Amino acid sequence: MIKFPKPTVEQFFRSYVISNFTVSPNEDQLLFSSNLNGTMNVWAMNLPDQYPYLFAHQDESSDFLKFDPEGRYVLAGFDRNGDENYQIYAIAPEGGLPQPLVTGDSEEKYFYAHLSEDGERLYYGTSKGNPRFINTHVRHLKTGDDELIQEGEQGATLLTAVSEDEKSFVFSTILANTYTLSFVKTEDGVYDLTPDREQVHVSGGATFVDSTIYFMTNYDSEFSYLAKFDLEEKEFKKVLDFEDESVKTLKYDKQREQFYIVTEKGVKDFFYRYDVKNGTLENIDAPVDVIEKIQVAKSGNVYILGRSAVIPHNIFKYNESGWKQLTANQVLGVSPEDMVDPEVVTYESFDGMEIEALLFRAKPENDNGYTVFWPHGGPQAAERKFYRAMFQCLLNRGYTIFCPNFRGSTGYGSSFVKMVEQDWGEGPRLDNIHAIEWLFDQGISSSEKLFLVGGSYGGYMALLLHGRHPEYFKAVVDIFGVSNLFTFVNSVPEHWKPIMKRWLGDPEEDKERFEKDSPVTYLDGMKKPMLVIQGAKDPRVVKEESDQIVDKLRHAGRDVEYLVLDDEGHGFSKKENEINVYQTMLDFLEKHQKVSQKV
Ligand SMILES: CC(=O)N[C@@H](C)C(=O)N[C@@H](C)C(=O)N[C@@H](C)C(=O)O
Repeated sequence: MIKFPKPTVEQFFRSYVISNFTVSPNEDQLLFSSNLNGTMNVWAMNLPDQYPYLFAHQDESSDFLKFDPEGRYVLAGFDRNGDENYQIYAIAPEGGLPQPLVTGDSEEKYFYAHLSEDGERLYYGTSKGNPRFINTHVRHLKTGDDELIQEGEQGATLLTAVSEDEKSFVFSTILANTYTLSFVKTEDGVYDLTPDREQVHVSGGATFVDSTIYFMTNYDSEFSYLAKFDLEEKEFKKVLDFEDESVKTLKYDKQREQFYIVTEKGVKDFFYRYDVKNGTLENIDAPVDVIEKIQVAKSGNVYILGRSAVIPHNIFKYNESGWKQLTANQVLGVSPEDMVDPEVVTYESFDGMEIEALLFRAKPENDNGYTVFWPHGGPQAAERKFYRAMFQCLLNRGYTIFCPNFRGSTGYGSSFVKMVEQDWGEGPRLDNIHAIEWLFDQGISSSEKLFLVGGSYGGYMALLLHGRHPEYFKAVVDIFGVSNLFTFVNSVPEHWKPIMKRWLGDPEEDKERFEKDSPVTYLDGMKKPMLVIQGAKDPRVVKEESDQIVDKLRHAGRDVEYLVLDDEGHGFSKKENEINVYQTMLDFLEKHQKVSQKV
C-alpha cells in the first residue's frame, strides 16, 4: 500500500489559534477570532453546520466578540499590529468590514465591559482622560450620547458587572496581580464586596443574582472560592470552596439558577456545575485540560473554548447529551497520538520547596538527545497542559522540553504566587537552577545537551541564567525578554504602573536589588551564542529591552542573532511571522548542537 512519511515540523507550522468566540442568542451562529487565513480575523460557522467562513476582515487580533441580543450587530475589539490598544468596532449581522464605534487616538484603549439586555447601552472602560486608572463610560447606541460613570483611582479600575436594572455596578481595582479589590456602587452608596480592603487578596468575576452578588475571591484563603455579597444586608459570605483548586471563571445560567465554574490546580483546569437553590455541586469531565472561555446560552447549552497539550484550540458544546466538538481545528495531518503529552513531575528546590514541572519527552524515534529548558512568562502565570505549536515543533525535531512552575507561578496558592513579588531574580532563579540540576541528576540532560529558551519573563530568566550560569547551556534564545529592570519598570503600559511597586519594586528604594537582578549586569557571563526575538510593537516588554542587550553584546564582540518582527507585539499572531520565528529558532538550535564552546 501507499506509505506516508511521519509528520514533519512544517505540519506543526500550520496549526491555528482561536482566541475567543461568541454564540448568537438563538445559537444558529458561532463567531470566533482565528488566524485561519494567516492573520487574525473573525470567522463564522452557521450551526449546526460545520463549515467555517470569513465573517469580518480586519487582519488584527480581537480581545472580545459580542452579539447584540436583538441580532442587529456584532461588537468586536481590535488592536493594531499587537499594540494592545484595543478599540471597539461594530460589524453588520451579515458580516463584512468592521466599522469604528468607540474608538479614538491610536494610543488610546477601549475595553468592552457590558452590553445592556436590549443591546442599546454599551458600557466600556477607556484610557482616554485617565490612562493610569481607566474611566468607565456608557454609550447610548441609539443617540450616540456618552456618559462618564466612574473615574478609576488607585489602580486600573474596570467595570465587571451591571445589575439588570442598570442601577448597580461592580468595579474591580487592580492594585497588583495578587491584590484586586471589588466594590459595588449602588444608588444608596458604595460597598466593598470583601470585609477588609487592607488585607491583600483578589476578588473578581462578579455576577448579579437578584439582590445578591456572587463572585470569586481568595479573601482569607490560599485558594479562590465562590463567595457572595448580600446587597440588602451588606453582608459577605463564603459559598463554596474547592480545597486546593482556585476558582478562575464563573458563568451563571439564569434560567436554571446554576453556576458553571472553572477551577485551576497546577497544570490543569476542572469544570463544575453548582446549583444555587439546592447547593449541589457536580464535576463535569471536560474534553480539554485548559478552559479559556465559557458562554452559557438561554437554552442551557454551554460553549467552551479550550486546549490540551496535544489538542489545539477548539470550541465545544455541552448539554445533557454530553460534549460535541464544534470546530475541527487540528494540526495538519497529525493526530494527538503523534504528539507528546507531558509528564507532570516534581523536584525539590534549594529551600526544600517542592516545585511542579512539565516534562515533554521527545519520542524515541525523533529524540536528538538535546533538551530545551523553558522558564515560562508572566511571571505570575504558569506553564500548563495547553497546546503550543512551538513545543510540538521542537519535539518533532527531537528536543525534550522541561518547564518548571517556579515560585511565583499561579495555580499553587496565593503565598506561592506572591513569592516572585519584589524577588524576580533570586528565588525563582534558584528554582530554575535546581530544575536543571534535577535534569542532570536524572540523566535527562547535561550541560553539553541543554538549550535555554524563554519568552517575556521567561526571556528575562533566560538572560539572567545565561549571564549568571552560562556553564549550564549550549546556547540561549530570548524572546522579548526584560533585560534591564530600571528601564522596564518605566516602559510598561501606563495602567500597569500602579502595580509595579508590589510586583517588581521601586528603582530608587530597591536600586541594589534592581542591579543584582537585571540581566544587563551580567554581560560578561553571556558568552554562549544567543538569538534574540522581538516584536517592534510590543507594549509590555518594549523593543528597547532587546535592543540594549543586543547592542551591548555585539559591542563586546559576542555572537548574537537578532530577529525583529515589525508588525507584531507581545506574541506572534501572523502565520508567516510565526513560521519565520520557529524556523529561525530551529535553525539556530540545530546550528549550535554540534558546536562546542568554552565559557
Ligand atoms: C493585571 C495585569 O495586567 N498585570 C500585568 C502586570 C501582568 O502580570 N502582565 C503579565 C501577564 C505580563 O504580560 N507579563 C510579561 C512581562 C510576560 O509575559 O512575562
